[in-house]
Amino acid sequence: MAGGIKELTVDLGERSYPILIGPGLLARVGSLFAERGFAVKSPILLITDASVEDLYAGTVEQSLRDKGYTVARAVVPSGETSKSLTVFDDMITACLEAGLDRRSTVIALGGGVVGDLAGFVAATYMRGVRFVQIPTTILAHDSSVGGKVAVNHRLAKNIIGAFYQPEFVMYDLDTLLTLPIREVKAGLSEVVKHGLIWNADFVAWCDDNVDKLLALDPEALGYALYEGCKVKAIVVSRDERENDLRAILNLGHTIGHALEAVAGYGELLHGEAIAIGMVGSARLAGKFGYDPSIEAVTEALFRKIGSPVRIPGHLDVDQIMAAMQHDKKFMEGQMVFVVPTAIGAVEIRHDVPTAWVREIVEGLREGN
Ligand SMILES: NC(=O)c1ccc[n+]([C@@H]2O[C@H](COP(=O)([O-])OP(=O)(O)OC[C@H]3O[C@@H](n4cnc5c(N)ncnc54)[C@H](O)[C@@H]3O)[C@@H](O)[C@H]2O)c1
Ligand SMILES: O=C(O)C(=O)C[C@@H](O)[C@H](O)[C@H](O)COP(=O)(O)O
Ligand SMILES: [Zn+2]
Repeated sequence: MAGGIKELTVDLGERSYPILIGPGLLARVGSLFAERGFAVKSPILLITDASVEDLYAGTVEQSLRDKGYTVARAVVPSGETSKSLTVFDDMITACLEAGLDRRSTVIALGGGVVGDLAGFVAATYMRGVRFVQIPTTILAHDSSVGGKVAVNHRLAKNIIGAFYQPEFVMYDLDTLLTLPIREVKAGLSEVVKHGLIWNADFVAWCDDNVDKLLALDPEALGYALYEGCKVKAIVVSRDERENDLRAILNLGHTIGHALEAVAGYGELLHGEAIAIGMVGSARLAGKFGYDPSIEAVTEALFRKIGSPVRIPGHLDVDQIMAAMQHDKKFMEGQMVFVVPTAIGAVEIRHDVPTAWVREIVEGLREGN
């Protein structure tokens, strides 16, 4: 594609799909639908949230209508609490009211919350309709790629879900310019994660370019998101359903997801929780005898970004330990952790002593 648009592919045979990254894409959604043969006679449901609606829903809908499509809009409250069965039910009602049929498409326009929710709607409505991701947060470079879709349960993150791939991902970098700074910082956690698991040079680049990234410098942001999506696309292409390799994308999430659930969804942003979790995993690396500088480098980078690196002191350690038992990697009574072995490399450990994890959680609590 022309116009400074970069393209990556998630290689899944017949279900392969492109990730388009660049400026000015929202206004091209309709053309892309037409080029890709999306049915004109079947209505589309655009799912978005209250903040994104005002900013970007109109452009996307107009672009689709210009090509003859019928689009209905469903708006959910902004934030993590919308990843619930209640809101899911509202979205199924919206599908029915808009008259979606088996050739219809659900579009997710927003961050990871909207993407995960809308994807689960697309996966389940009539046992599956077409699905397109239009991410609008930095964090959503991760969530829009790879087909993990889900809603939360009070006790566990993402515990009700499916693997359901989109047909394309259209990442309009212009939309990121309206992000609040807290969301920018939180989104950078997953960017850094992709470096920490795969590419030491990219971690060094992130470290050198924190100021530019925080200032939403278009060139730096475009590069960082392309590199992040590239790692994600490679990993998902090799192991779509997390039989082995894909678990590395979960670096920092064993602790992070537990913190989100225990704090109450939305208190700690996902990116904030996993920044803390990644510091915890780096500390675990030290326990296994890997270079202690892994923890220092990881923590220093998150501090430079301005992400939290300590567990809020009011969270209860027993509750955090209990919540970790609902992690999807937990198996046969054993916690499973993604552990860095160096900057840019990780291994999956099934032999982590619970006592070590408790010690790390206690040690990372504010005030300790
Ligand atoms: N499926 C996956 O593989 C995957 C990967 C990573 C994270 N996730 C999930 O993603 C979720 C977090 O996603 P998120 O951080 O994008 O949160 P989010 O979707 O809640 O978006 C963050 C906030 O920014 C606002 N917003 C979104 N785009 C905006 C824009 N362009 N301008 C101004 N405001 C904007 C939203 O209204 C919201 O308040 C979590 O639920 C997490 O579990 C899923
Ligand atoms: O795509 C993956 O695989 C990931 O683990 C990416 C994570 O960043 C993301 O938060 C994912 O939703 C977590 O998956 P879960 O299986 O632990 O719920
Ligand atoms: Zn994540």
